[in-house]
Amino acid sequence: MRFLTAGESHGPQLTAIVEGVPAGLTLTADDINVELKRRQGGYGRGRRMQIERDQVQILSGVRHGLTTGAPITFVVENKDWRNWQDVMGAAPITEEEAGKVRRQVTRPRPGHADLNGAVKYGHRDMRNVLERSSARETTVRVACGALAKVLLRACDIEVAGHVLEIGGVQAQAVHYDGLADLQARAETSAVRCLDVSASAKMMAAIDEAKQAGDSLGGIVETVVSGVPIGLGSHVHYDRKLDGKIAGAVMSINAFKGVEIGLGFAAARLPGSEVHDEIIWDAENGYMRKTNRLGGFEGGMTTGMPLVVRGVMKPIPTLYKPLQSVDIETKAPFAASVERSDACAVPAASVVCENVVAWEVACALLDMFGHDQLSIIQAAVKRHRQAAKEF
Ligand SMILES: Cc1cc2nc3c(=O)[nH]c(=O)nc-3n(C[C@H](O)[C@H](O)[C@H](O)COP(=O)(O)O)c2cc1C
Ligand SMILES: C=C(O[C@@H]1CC(C(=O)O)=C[C@@H](OP(=O)(O)O)[C@H]1O)C(=O)O
Repeated sequence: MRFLTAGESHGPQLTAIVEGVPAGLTLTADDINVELKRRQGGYGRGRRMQIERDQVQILSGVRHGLTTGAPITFVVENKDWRNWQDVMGAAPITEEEAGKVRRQVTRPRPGHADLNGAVKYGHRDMRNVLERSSARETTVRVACGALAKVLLRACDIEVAGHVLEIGGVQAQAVHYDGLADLQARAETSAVRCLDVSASAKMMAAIDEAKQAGDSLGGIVETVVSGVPIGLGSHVHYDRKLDGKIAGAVMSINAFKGVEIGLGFAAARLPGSEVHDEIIWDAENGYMRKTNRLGGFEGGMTTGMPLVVRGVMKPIPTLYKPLQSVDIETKAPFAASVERSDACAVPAASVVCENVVAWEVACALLDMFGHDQLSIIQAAVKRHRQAAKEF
């Protein structure tokens, strides 16, 4: 499968076209909307999220609730568009009209794509950069991930996520019984954290940062269970699934690091405390005593749950202004802000789940076929049995 997204943060809509989805998958707008709603939520979001009510329109590739195998088009409207129509219109305008409507952005915001994108594409108005670099785009990336989740679920693979850390407040490890339990518990917390006492501290930290005109980042974790052995491949670098997942997570706006399993902690441990010993029994087939490597060896899945963590930097737009330079006058200025999220880590944990789901679903189809869901499901079932007896 592959997809392209298009659309600006304050334009009329975001669009994704997904190609290569197998035929015969039951897919409704509700399946997508559940994830869109989760992405909009979370403690620390700003005023924009009070304007938007993200709902998908499925405009192609699905008939009577079933995918046809044709490209699927997802559209999510920007409700805020009505406030930006004059600024964001596509039709040519005269210089005089431009003078009236254009809120030209000449002051690059530190931590954003503004200055680099302007220099690269030659834009004196950095709105041409910021509109597309905005994390608003993750709306339709999540729509694609939601589709991937439906496909994975049809093959008994589940994806869930939660928040491990915000602004230095770390969650204690909490036991959960499977991914449904993990997800249910995360949903009861406004910061999507399983540790109730850490949740409260995280919210307090967000309030404090907001009060101080500052912002916070954190760490999110995505877990995938029911993964068959052998998704991805060791034979070529660009087929290694851990590499693809790392790239997908790093591509989420504001993500600055990715870990799989022990991740960076592996650097400080001896091999005997990093590798996962192999066991076998007739009921479960090959298993590992531990899952320190987060479900990957050789770029392929081991059959153990995938454990992927991502680090999000603090939101760059601050009410406490950072210094920058006006590109017209070259004079220094302190950036002013109209609105911004103070912390989007809980929302980003949903984005992380969905981009991981997408990569796993693509690897699943690469291994088991792309055309008809029932054929893929049968192939997955056969493979699970064969791997057990191998
Ligand atoms: C869900 C989500 C919401 C975000 N909201 C904001 C925001 O309100 N204000 C802001 O300055 N950055 C926000 N960001 C981060 C910026 O989009 C990001 O830092 C910027 O595009 C620069 O990209 P980079 O940090 O990956 O280099 C958000 C990111 C995500 C994932
Ligand atoms: C719109 C979304 O997030 C936006 C991401 C974002 C940024 O710079 O990335 C900046 C803010 O946009 P605005 O300047 O319009 O308030 C966020 O609200 C969203 O997540 O749907």
